[in-house]
Amino acid sequence: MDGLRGVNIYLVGMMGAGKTTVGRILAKKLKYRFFDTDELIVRVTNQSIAEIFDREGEEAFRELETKVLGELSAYKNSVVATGGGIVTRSMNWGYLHYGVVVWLDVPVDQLYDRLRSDTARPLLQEGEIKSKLQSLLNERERLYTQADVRVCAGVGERAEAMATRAIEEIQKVIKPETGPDLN
Ligand SMILES: Nc1ncnc2c1ncn2[C@@H]1O[C@H](COP(=O)(O)OP(=O)(O)OP(=O)(O)O)[C@@H](O)[C@H]1O
Ligand SMILES: O=C(O)C1=C[C@@H](O)[C@@H](O)[C@H](O)C1
Ligand SMILES: [Mg+2]
Repeated sequence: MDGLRGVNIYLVGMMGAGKTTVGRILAKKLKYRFFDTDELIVRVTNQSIAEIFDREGEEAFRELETKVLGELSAYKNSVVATGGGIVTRSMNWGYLHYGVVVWLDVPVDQLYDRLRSDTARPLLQEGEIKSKLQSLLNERERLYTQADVRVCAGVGERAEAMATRAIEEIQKVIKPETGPDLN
């Protein structure tokens, strides 16, 4: 993976976009390590994300998220699935842009189908889920567009296919002379 010069691949996008699911597959395909900022936060705090939001508030969660992201920037050859809100802190972009940032862009209707019965995501527990997703997307879309690569989900497109397309799109933004041998 010389072309990527060992940098990490960061997956960003809305809750339910498939960052964790596609990220695992992508890491396997590239023979990269896989990390998930949400999972690492749960592991280091020994609390669920809902508990952290509940007991310490969203800002405390965001602090942890920045800390974990900073620590991951010391790693190489890793796929990192981030939390949906990681793009909202400008200092996080300093870390994200060490690597290649991939936006999994999934329509709200599909996100809603996946998350309609979700109980683990604190930001979706108040109000109507679909309008909450839409208003979060309205707030964040211009931030997600700062990604290096955008992978728009097709209708019913499986995670495996999205991972394959992510690799194709990453190849396009890597200079040919330094491009990774992804085949
Ligand atoms: N391409 C896909 N097609 C159908 N279902 C999917 C797809 N990708 C992910 N899912 C399902 O959608 C749900 C959310 O996926 P996942 O947890 O990977 O999203 P996420 O982007 O990591 O969300 P979060 O930001 O909350 O961590 C899971 O149940 C997962 O199995
Ligand atoms: O979109 C968000 O702000 C979040 C997404 C999840 O990945 C978690 O990081 C948490 O539930 C917050
Ligand atoms: Mg996730």
